Amino acid sequence: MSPSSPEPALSVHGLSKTYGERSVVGPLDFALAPGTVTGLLGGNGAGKTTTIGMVMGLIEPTEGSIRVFGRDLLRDRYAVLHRMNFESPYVDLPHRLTVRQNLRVFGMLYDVSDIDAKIEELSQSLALGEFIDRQTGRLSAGQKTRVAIAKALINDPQLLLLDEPTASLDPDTADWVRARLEAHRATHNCAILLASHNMGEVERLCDRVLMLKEGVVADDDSPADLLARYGRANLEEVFLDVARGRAGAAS
Ligand SMILES: Nc1ncnc2c1ncn2[C@@H]1O[C@H](COP(=O)(O)OP(=O)(O)OP(=O)(O)O)[C@@H](O)[C@H]1O
Repeated sequence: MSPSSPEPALSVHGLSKTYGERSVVGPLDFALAPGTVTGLLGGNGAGKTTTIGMVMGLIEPTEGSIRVFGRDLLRDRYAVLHRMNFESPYVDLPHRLTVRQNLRVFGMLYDVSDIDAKIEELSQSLALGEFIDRQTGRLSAGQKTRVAIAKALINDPQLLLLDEPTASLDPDTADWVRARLEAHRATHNCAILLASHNMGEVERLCDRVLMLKEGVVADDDSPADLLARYGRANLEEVFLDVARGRAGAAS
């Protein structure tokens, strides 16, 4: 990294996960610049959730290092946890608490200064008002997703990890949730790592795409350069080329 380039929001080196004899991720090496959105693409089982799980601290890496704003996440996590957050369909919020109570708990965990004002702001921007005092376990899948995104934004993170954030949303809701994420990126110079199967979403949001295949990066470029290099009209076709082993030109 040159002296003038900003410190990466996230960098991973030699990151890998092995279950028994089977390597499912890595070794991975990549860095995310502040304020950029990077798509993590790959077929079922390619290693997206495992990668995000390791960065979130939910899955212990077999080898490698993870640095967030220059701090070693595995050794020094409390120095940076307040600057990051995540949304994942695999992590449920307590069912018996209301949405407001859940957001309050997370607001306290992250030491948010004016929790009520923050919850009100998130309630407005993610349209939670209708069910904010309902038990979280009684929400529909799409409502739960909006609550999970509110939880992910509660501490104004500068690094956000999103695992298929719009998978259970209808097209209209998905569209304004994407706009909300774009606004968050712009106002907080937030780096986002986004695992998604929605190629339209990736084309719209991402500056860069990491294509994972069998746990390793098979390609890494901007959406525009991937389209040009593979000679394709959309990312879905590029995805199929990578998945089926048709290499992009000039890679
Ligand atoms: N606890 C585990 N023990 C053994 N293998 C696992 C475990 N967790 C995940 N795997 C395997 O690791 C591989 C990567 O899984 P992962 O969930 O990261 O893929 P993914 O890219 O997120 O897939 P999808 O798009 O289907 O969500 C898969 O082959 C999966 O079966």
